Amino acid sequence: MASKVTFIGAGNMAGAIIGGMIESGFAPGDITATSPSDDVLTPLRERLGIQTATDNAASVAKSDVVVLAVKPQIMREVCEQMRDAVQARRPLIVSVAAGLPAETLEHWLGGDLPLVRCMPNTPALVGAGAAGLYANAKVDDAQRQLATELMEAVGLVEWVDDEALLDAVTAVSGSAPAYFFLMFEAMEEAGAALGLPADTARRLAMQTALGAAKMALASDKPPAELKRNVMSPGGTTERAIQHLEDAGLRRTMAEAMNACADRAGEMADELGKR
Ligand SMILES: NC(=O)C1=CN([C@@H]2O[C@H](COP(=O)(O)OP(=O)(O)OC[C@H]3O[C@@H](n4cnc5c(N)ncnc54)[C@H](O)[C@@H]3O)[C@@H](O)[C@H]2O)C=CC1
Ligand SMILES: O=C(O)[C@@H]1CCC=N1
Repeated sequence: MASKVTFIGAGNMAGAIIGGMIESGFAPGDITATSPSDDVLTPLRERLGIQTATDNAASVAKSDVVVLAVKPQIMREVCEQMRDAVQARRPLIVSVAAGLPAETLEHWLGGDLPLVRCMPNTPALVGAGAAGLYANAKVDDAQRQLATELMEAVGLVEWVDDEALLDAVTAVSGSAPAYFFLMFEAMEEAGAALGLPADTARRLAMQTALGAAKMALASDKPPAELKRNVMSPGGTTERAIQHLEDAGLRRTMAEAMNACADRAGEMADELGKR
């Protein structure tokens, strides 16, 4: 029998994973999403054909996998309210929340549970997600495989053995779609300032990012070599790259990603106290 998966929270991240799961062949009838508000649930139910519910505990009671997909700030309250249902059913718990440690979540849910912490990203919606996963010691091989299948349905999966590395995953991929969206905004603005219609600049920039990522993934050459191949000596790219290097792009990226990982650690301190 197929695993029944319940998403606690039906927002951006849950919607992206559910959309990708259905796209890749998961049966909508095996998926439930919960939220206190029917306003959020109705479009998901109508668009994707999944089950929806406003009662978290009742949904947990019928689930093999429970994906925690609410904001970290309300996670404690949500977990404590469904603790009895979780302890009665003992499903595999998968948390996608940034920052919150596995041990804290397990404690809020009553303890002694198999729990996978996952740091996904929203391109899961189009099957091009990237997720880092960490399993606590109570997760068995079959549950690890189940978590892999769930997240591979929507993109790349990388397991880490050290939970602290999930903060690095957050910096490299969880938050990173936003870095590229910022880059698209900047390229569109600069392209328009150079005289292109803004929507033309936007399409050209996005297609170029897609092409560069596809090309780099398909190539055995490192990005530095692919970059050099675009840079004709004395040409246009060399001038642009020199400008980005002189402006400190590498340092800025490192600082931004450190800030991101630090914030994940801070959230664990702020919200993860038991
Ligand atoms: N948005 C992103 O790019 C990523 C988000 N995450 C994590 O995903 C989690 C959710 O983030 P988003 O989807 O962006 O937030 P969101 O605000 O879009 O969604 C949260 C959902 O929780 C629902 N909710 C509120 N109270 C609830 C309750 N008591 N029971 C059930 N549902 C309830 C809300 O109705 C909303 O649908 C967070 O923990 C975040 O750290 C992780 C990776 C990427
Ligand atoms: O910004 C956040 O806190 C969440 C986690 C990773 C992406 N969005």
